[in-house]
Amino acid sequence: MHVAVGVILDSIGQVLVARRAEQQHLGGLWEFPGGKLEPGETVHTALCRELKEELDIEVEHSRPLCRIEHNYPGKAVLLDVWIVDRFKGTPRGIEHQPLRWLPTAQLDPAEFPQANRLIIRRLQLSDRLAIIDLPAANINLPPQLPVTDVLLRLRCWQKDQYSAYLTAVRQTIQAWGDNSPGIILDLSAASLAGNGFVSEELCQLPGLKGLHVHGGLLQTLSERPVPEHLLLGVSCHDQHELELAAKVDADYALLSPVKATATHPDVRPLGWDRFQSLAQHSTVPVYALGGMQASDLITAHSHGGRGIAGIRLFNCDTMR
Ligand SMILES: Nc1nc2c([nH]c(=O)n2[C@H]2C[C@H](O)[C@@H](COP(=O)(O)OP(=O)(O)OP(=O)(O)O)O2)c(=O)[nH]1
Ligand SMILES: [Mg+2]
Repeated sequence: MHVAVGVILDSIGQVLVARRAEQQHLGGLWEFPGGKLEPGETVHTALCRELKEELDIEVEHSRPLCRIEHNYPGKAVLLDVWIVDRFKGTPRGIEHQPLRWLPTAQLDPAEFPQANRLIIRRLQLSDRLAIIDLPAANINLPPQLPVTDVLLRLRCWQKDQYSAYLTAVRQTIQAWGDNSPGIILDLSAASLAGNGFVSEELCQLPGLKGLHVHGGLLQTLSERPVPEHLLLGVSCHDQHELELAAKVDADYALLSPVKATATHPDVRPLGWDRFQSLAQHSTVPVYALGGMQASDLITAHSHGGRGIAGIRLFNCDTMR
């Protein structure tokens, strides 16, 4: 069954959700409005028709977000999910379905059909990812906060360093309190339990938004090693690594170096053209990393990137 699904955003980035009627398939769960394609329809035509029928709005601008194949017991669906960021009219529940506008951070996967988990994780990615490199010794996190997601990266791996890193992270998250940004942590071989999945203890860390895989660890993974409510990020430098990222169902990839950086003067940068061709062929959303400044966000978007990532971005005022 081929379904057109609309992620309808308002001007402050909230998303519209509707509750499915009890008698419907997956009744009682929340969904993004949409419905089945009729014979001969394109996804876009079906999307416009369904949103008119269910909500009485007219789509003015939309773009594809992702495609999901999912097998429910007795029913296989192909969801073609589109972002609708401009529309005419005020949505009303024409079929008496309850509606809500929610900030993306408040979308709870447990209240949606199983197939929606990937959509929700995609919506929870931010445009900018600030990287803070923690030195192996003297782990000391900055007290000031970026208003974005933060990858707390552990440099210079050493034996036994990982548990010290987690302890420092735990203390910092506690000190940051309610103002904590979305935290993404390095995943190490040490944090994978015997079954190849992340340990329960790590998953329970308060404020944890995702885990990130660096370097050689990616090659050793045979499946997605983190639970569905966490983002999985991967560091990539070429097409082969992006393909591995897709294989383990990563939610984002950092692709580097896009521009020349002081940290890796010996590595030849990819440049925006190469970045674009790699990003366009990747099913995993790609962030540009390497020499990024805040103003590069527009360039990243226009080259098929999901956003930008960087170390120096952290201190940039324009990120606030
Ligand atoms: N619209 C929508 N359908 C979803 C989502 N997630 C998900 O698994 N589905 C599944 C549920 C259904 O099996 C199928 C969509 O069918 P639907 O019931 O919305 O189709 P429709 O609007 O044409 O409904 P109807 O006229 O047959 O009642 O896709 C979602 O977020 N939105
Ligand atoms: Mg429907």
